[in-house]
Amino acid sequence: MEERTLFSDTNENETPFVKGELNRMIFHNEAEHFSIASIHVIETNEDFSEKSLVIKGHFPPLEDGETYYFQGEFQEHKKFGKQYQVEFYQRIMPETKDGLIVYLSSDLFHGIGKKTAERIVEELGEQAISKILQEPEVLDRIPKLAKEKKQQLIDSLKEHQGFEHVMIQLNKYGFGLKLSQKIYQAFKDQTLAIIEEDPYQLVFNVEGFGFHRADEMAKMQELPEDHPTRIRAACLYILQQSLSAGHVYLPTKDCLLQVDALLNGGNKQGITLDELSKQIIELAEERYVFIDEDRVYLPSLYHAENGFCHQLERITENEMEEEYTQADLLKIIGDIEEQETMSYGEDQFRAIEKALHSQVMILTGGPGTGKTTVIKGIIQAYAKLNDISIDPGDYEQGEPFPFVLAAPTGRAAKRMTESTGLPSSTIHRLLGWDGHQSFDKNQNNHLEGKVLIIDEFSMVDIWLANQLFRAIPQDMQVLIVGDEDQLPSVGPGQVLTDIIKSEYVPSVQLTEVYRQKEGSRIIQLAHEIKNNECKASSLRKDKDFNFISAGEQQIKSLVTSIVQKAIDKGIELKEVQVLAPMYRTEVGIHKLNEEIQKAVNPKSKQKRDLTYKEITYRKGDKVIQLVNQPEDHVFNGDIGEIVAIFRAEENVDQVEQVVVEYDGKEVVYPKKDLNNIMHAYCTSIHKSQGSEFSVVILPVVRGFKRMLRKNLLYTAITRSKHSLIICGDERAFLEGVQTTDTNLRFSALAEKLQSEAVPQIVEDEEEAELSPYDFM
Ligand SMILES: Nc1ncnc2c1ncn2[C@@H]1O[C@H](COP(=O)(O)OP(=O)(O)OP(=O)(O)O)[C@@H](O)[C@H]1O
Repeated sequence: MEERTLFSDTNENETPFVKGELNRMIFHNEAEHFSIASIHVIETNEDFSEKSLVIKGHFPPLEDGETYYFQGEFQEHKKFGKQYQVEFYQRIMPETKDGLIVYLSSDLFHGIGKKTAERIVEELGEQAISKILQEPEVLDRIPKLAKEKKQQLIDSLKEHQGFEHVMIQLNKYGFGLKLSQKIYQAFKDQTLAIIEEDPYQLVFNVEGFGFHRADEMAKMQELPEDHPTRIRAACLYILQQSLSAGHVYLPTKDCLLQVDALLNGGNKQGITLDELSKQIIELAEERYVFIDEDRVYLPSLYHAENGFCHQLERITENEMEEEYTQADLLKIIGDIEEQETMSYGEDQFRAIEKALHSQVMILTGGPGTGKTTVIKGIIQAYAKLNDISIDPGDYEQGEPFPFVLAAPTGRAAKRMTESTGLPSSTIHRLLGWDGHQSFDKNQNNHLEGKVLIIDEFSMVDIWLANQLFRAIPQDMQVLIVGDEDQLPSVGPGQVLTDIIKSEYVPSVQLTEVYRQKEGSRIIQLAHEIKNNECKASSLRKDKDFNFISAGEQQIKSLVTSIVQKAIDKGIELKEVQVLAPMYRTEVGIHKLNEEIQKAVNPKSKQKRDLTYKEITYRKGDKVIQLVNQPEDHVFNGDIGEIVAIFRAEENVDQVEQVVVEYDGKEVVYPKKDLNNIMHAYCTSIHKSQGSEFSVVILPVVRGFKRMLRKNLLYTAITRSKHSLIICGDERAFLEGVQTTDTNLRFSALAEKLQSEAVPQIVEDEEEAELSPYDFM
């Protein structure tokens, strides 16, 4: 469908139209160029008086804060009601003055809110930017503009000089401010020339720029369909897409066939496979991809996989100094058992012994098998054998503490601290991540300490594994702890499974369940699922477990009433967690959040609220952070509570704000950043990885069927410490736990570790190819 830019002189009143702004994208299929979105209706001459409208049709993802004009017709959808089928769409170009206000109040100009931007444009007019640059004193005429803000504004305007011109041109192609900024950052003053000559460069150089968009631009430019950069961009795009399925590479043949399908779409007369292969090879020669045997990699993943193999080899090559005698070991472990008044199981003893003798070891096991007990045993035994203290207080400032504990998420790190009594941190913090591409700890600046223990390793993807291992000094012993039956990492790879499979380092699996002895049905159920032994009788009621059969229509009220009951019993809201596998069904995460909020934190005169994109945030709401925000020390998956809401006139930034408290630290979100959080009464099972809660409530209905897999349900139920309530359809649950995830991930790690020659890396090259990695 054609997109044109609309200037404000368009005569819109003749034909029926709807003008609106994005509430949220509901669906977008890049290949089909098909979207469904919910919009906030600003104006329409159709017979429609509601504020929100669901539109669908062939248009690109709509951008936040931009206004669009649509023509089409209303349709009645059987299930979802009234919808607008879009036939034609346009982005409305702001008038110059409005555009200038949007530009000045954008993220480029720190501390300039909308009101200040309006004042500047009101006072200085459309030529405001050139006036300020020529004579900065004109800013003295703007009321309420602090001196340091003035200087900041002048500096930023100088820095971004030229961008406003590019931005207005890019608007022609329908790009919003954010995307324009990204494009401009990649090409600077070459931006417009590059876009006109070869729009496919955007796929190569602008993160997240899809192939289809570039293709549409190329059509406008009338570039031929077999243009070499079109083929190369298609290949890169296919590889980038494969990341979301967790692949580290694609087999060459798969890659070729997918590129063929994308470009030729079944047309046998299209570009030949020979031509496609030739371009992929050229892409490899230019190092935009790497071909290794019959695999095609994106550079960052090729270097991460090879780098990790190399680092693991480097560390395991170390000749360990300490060799403890069997007699010493027996005595010391005996002392610990006496001190703790317990005796280790056979596997546990073997795990402690092996860990002490191994440079790198893997410890696996389901819940309650004693992983934490063994970790504590290893720490105590190491300390006794080497005559060192495990009290951090005994170490001078600057003297490294020998035990370094880390986990992929903040909550998992916190749990490690609670169970061991020792300091622990997230892997990112341990490595001194700067929030962008660099890590303070790396191959040139190693971690300090003697023993590194990393828990929840199943969550670590190949990028992070490589970053972590390059920072480990050769004489540091490493204990990798995890449960391979849980969901794999969100990012690419299956590092834990692959290392175990390769047998490159020793691993000990704990199988005996100890907590079961305390009568936990949750733990038994977990092990029955793990061993494929879960049956209807496994779901019988017990003191910490209940399966409540319910139809799909009852789920929302049932789940809500269980949450309410738990709270009434005095359990803290943050310890009661509803987990669901899908966001957008009638009983999905969004709907459950709405319903639970109504019950546990309802509208009230005493509590302020703020609505953003159809969602009402209220003081007292439980919320979850959705992205990493290292500058505020808050990370993807952190759960907090809204403690205040400020109106625009109440703060210096002059924007509405929501303040969320995460474990004692407060983070302020201006309204436009509320995309970074969502309600957390119910969260996805994926987001709950690495966390535990007192009470877990898990709705399982037929409608979730395509998501219900053994590893997903296993991950969900093992999040609960004291009570697990599953509600819904028993058959759906039992079928789910019997369904193994068949979505194999392409990863060559195990094979590379098993091969004679572990890949070598060129350090400089690796440095140059680090991924712009946002850790999802
Ligand atoms: N050898 C043992 N003898 C008696 N009790 C044990 C033994 N090993 C572990 N336990 C007990 O079993 C329970 C579970 O152990 P632990 O917390 O170490 O397991 P875990 O694998 O870390 O479990 P999770 O992953 O669920 O936290 C604890 O209460 C622990 O004290």
